[in-house]
Amino acid sequence: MTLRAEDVSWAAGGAPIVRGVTMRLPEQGVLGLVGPNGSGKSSLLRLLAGLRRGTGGAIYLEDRPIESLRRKEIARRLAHVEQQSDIDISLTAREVVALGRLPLRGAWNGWSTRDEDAVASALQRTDMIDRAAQPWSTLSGGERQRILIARALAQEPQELLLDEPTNHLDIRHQLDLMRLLGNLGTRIVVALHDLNQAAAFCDEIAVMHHGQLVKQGAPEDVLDEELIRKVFAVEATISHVGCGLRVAFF
Ligand SMILES: Nc1ncnc2c1ncn2[C@@H]1O[C@H](COP(=O)(O)OP(=O)(O)OP(=O)(O)O)[C@@H](O)[C@H]1O
Repeated sequence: MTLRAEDVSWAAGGAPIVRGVTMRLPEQGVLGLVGPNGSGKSSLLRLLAGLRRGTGGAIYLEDRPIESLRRKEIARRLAHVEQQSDIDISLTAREVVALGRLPLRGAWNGWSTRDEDAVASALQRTDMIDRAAQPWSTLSGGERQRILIARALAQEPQELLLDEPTNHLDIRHQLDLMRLLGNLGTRIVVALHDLNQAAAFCDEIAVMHHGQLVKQGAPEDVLDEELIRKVFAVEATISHVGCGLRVAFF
């Protein structure tokens, strides 16, 4: 078992935000975290990334409580791409991606061919190689998003946590990204709003509602009309298309 949440809770200003979540990541593949606005997806991702200390329960990375690990130890294993980034520096796109290599380098090690290759590959896979020399501050919202994903890929993590990574992306780059995630061979947790994308690209789906994890499993076992009505307060019909699911809302 690698990264897992055991009965983890987190409260802010006396209000419970994440409530008793026990979650395991699939051994390999993509776990889609879905739920309405404010259901606790980002908060849970921050807990899983060790950025927040829970008010109850624990997060374990390789059976060690994440709070007992140093930041660099966590970063050697796990990358986290948040919804917003406050990078406000005069770096190029490529230099931002290269920051992903920092946790992997010893104090006395210089920049290596391996670092160079990892950065180039990350830029390639996010379709950002042509923008590598452009200043970060001049990139569009979608390009910045892809650079942050590239920085996480350059980190070569075993666990990758992504908070609504498709947010600013056009449809082609959304689909490219979801396919890329499926092919990485890394354990991934990705918060998504699009239930059809979650059903099409995720090996498992976990549904958050009012801070609780209400269901986790294969998309066809999790998504049904009753759950969608209860959690998202909308009417939907589910049809089976080929070997996948399609959710239509009305
Ligand atoms: N530091 C904080 N202090 C007070 N309330 C907070 C704090 N962080 C989050 N919350 C509240 O906790 C709830 C869950 O927030 P969170 O960002 O985890 O939800 P989410 O499921 O990711 O939502 P969205 O889909 O809108 O991104 C929200 O109601 C939010 O306002």
